[in-house]
Amino acid sequence: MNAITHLPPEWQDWIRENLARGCAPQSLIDDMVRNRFDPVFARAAVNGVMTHNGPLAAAFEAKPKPASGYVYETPRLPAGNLIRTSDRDVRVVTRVNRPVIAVLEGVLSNEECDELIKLSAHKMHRSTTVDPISGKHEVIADRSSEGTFFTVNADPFIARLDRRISEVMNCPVENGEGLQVLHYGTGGEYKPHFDYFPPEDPGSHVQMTIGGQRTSTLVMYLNDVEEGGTTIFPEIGLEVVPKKGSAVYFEYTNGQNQLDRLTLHGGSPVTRGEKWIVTKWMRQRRYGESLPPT
Ligand SMILES: O=C(O)CCC(=O)C(=O)O
Ligand SMILES: [Fe+2]
Repeated sequence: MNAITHLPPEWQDWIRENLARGCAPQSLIDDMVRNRFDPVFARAAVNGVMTHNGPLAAAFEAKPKPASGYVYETPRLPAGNLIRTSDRDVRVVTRVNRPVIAVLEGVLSNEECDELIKLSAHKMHRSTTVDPISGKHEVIADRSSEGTFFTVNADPFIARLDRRISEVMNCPVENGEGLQVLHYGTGGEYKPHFDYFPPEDPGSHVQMTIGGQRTSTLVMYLNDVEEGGTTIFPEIGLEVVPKKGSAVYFEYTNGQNQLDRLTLHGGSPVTRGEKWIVTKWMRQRRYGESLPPT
């Protein structure tokens, strides 16, 4: 069945009431998506109710879903079956061209996975998401995981990973955000979302003041998950099963600043065991200071 792309009046009231109760805008968007609303439309509808007073005009009447028009350029990810980095060969297992996604094997060694978990376990905090309205990082019920960050080039171990990852993603180390480790317990999940900052969200410009838009993501798996916990791409029906040391790469911003909505993705619920990942997000420009490790 097609996604819903018009906003019935009762849903306008529902959005207003829930915003008035103090619900996070993202949780309303996710509820709407669960009720078969198109994700991009749901986001625009919630933003629309936030910014309009009174009844919504024809802005939310049924409109055919426009073709995204995203132009696929040569992928940033290097071509070939093997990506040779300065200290490790990474195997390409699967490539998807639209959207650009690749499953990679051997990005991290078993020892590096264990070390990252060990370094993170004692400093985990409940994960936050960027609030679409305010641009602030907020705890959101639909992201049931805990996380921690490592500043770029924080120490020689992290610097070595940052360098390898930048070679795999074919982006300068300086454009990267700090590695983010996430832990999901049984039942933990991350509902479908975009990693880029949606331009229609008032909070996005705050996020983009340094480094610009995000361009690409590398999610690396630090353990094998007993059951569930796949990385899902609902728009194309793809599920990547976590495998220790492997990763899923995807890119979504091209040279014309277009954004690829087909990269909607999430972490499906972990149904048995736990899941550890480390994520790298790249920006269009230099994001932060990345001094050489001391
Ligand atoms: O848990 C996953 O597999 C996906 C994680 C994710 O989407 C992210 O870190 O941005
Ligand atoms: Fe993500």
